[in-house]
Amino acid sequence: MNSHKRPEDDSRAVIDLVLFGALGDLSLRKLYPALYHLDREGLLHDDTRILGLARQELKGEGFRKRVTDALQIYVKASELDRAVVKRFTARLDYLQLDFETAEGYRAITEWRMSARHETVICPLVVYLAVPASLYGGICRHLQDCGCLDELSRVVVEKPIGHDYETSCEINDAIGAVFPESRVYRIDHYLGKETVQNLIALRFANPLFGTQWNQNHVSHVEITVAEQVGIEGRWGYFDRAGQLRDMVQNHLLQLVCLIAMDPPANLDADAIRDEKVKVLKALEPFRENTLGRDVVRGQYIAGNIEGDGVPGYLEEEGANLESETETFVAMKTGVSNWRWAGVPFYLRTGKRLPEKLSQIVIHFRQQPHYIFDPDQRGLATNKLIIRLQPDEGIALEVLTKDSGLDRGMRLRRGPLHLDFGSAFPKARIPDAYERLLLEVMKGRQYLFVRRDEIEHAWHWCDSLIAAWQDLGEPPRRYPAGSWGPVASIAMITQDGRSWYEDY
Ligand SMILES: NC(=O)C1=CN([C@@H]2O[C@H](COP(=O)(O)OP(=O)(O)OC[C@H]3O[C@@H](n4cnc5c(N)ncnc54)[C@H](OP(=O)(O)O)[C@@H]3O)[C@@H](O)[C@H]2O)C=CC1
Ligand SMILES: O=C1O[C@H](COP(=O)(O)O)[C@@H](O)[C@H](O)[C@H]1O
Repeated sequence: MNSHKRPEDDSRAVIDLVLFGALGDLSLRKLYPALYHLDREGLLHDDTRILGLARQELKGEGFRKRVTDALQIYVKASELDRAVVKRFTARLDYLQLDFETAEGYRAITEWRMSARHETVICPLVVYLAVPASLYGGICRHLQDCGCLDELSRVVVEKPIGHDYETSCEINDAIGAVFPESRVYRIDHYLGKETVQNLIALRFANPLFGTQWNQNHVSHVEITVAEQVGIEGRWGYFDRAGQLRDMVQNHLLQLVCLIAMDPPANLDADAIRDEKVKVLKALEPFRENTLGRDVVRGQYIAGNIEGDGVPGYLEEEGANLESETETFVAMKTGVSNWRWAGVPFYLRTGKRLPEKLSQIVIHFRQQPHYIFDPDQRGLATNKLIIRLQPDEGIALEVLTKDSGLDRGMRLRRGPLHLDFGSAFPKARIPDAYERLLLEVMKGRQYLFVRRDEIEHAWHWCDSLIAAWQDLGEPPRRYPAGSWGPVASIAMITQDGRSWYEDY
């Protein structure tokens, strides 16, 4: 395993990674490909080892074969290097375990000792790729069997709970074993390249730093559109809905990164303290404006890219009575000095025409307008931050239309930074690669602190309670459309429209 040793090897942390749920969807689709890429980039220490845990009876060889098969499916063929696959899979071992019974956990310590043939001194990273209902029990069993020490970390997936109360129960159970400084709560949006770029964009560029407030910004739009439906996850999704599945975590994290004040430095708590202030300042929904400011939708059968797709109630396992939302659009705001009076329009949905995640910052018009009155509506700047696909940042500016007969007509055009063409050699890593690397390094700034989760739940819970009081079913929208017509009306009633230069 020494062939890929590089001079900076010593800066990479050795860890023992113990992966609960090692044969689950997340592990196969996201975690092994991410770990493979880290290995390929030389970012896994030679001595880092991985133990997969699941309840299926399997030998180590069979497990390595399952992981190799997954890599063949989920890693691009052009990025699949046989030598790296061999090196990576050689790090893997497997242990059959029922996570709910204490017996068997001792085998984890035995594995650590046998894998190292000496006293274990590297940190143990426990990754819980299992339903959150198991988090507390697993942590307790790990503690009881003596696996943990003051270096051990735990990584947990979303969703943490179903509401504020259940999230507290889960966090209490984790917190009884691991201090907050060693809990890594994943929100994979925080690992996306352009999401991190928001911090660089806002705080490294004086041009934006000085304009980033209610004096200069008229409104903010965040769209997270998904083309996929619920992908066979009816059981989970129908209980959650799009608000809990996407807004409570990913969209609110984006709102935080857009709206937060500059942190004093890049330390995890400096950033997280500022994010919490935003969550605390989110405008509550009022009963009398709820119907106007929030739109819930559910997709019916339709067409996406020419192919017919079923409606939500026709998905496998569907309950025909379900009133769960697969789309939500809302107008909200952040009640503080920086953002007073600036609407934040959010929308996210499944089975929309394309996969698209973008943030658009709309700047105000100049205080005095001197050009063609017919073009007045054109005269604003927009900053478009594209998270996926085609990661990049564009600033829409106005210039003079060219041509002798055009006078001082204005023309809208982009100043465009397309990451793919500006940095052609740089592969944009998947969010999980970045997040796993940060866990290994013991850095928490891309992970969500307990109080962030709890404030986000508070806000969502109040909205869900208001929906329940209102008792209205979701509005239907055909798969392949941009959601219920009411979501367009929600923004046009303010004299604005969703940014449409897709
Ligand atoms: N999949 C995804 O894209 C995403 C997942 N997540 C979160 O990640 C976590 C894992 O999700 P996902 O991989 O989709 O779930 P899966 O159900 O596909 O995987 C969970 C795995 O845990 C195993 N497991 C469950 N209970 C036990 C037990 N008592 N003993 C031993 N093994 C057990 C299951 O084994 P068996 O197959 O034998 O039941 C399964 O292999 C969840 O918290 C989810 O919310 C978050 C974001 C995205
Ligand atoms: O967490 C989740 O995210 C995915 C969307 O993630 P993306 O990186 O593909 O944008 C979503 O489909 C899923 O329902 C949700 O649980």
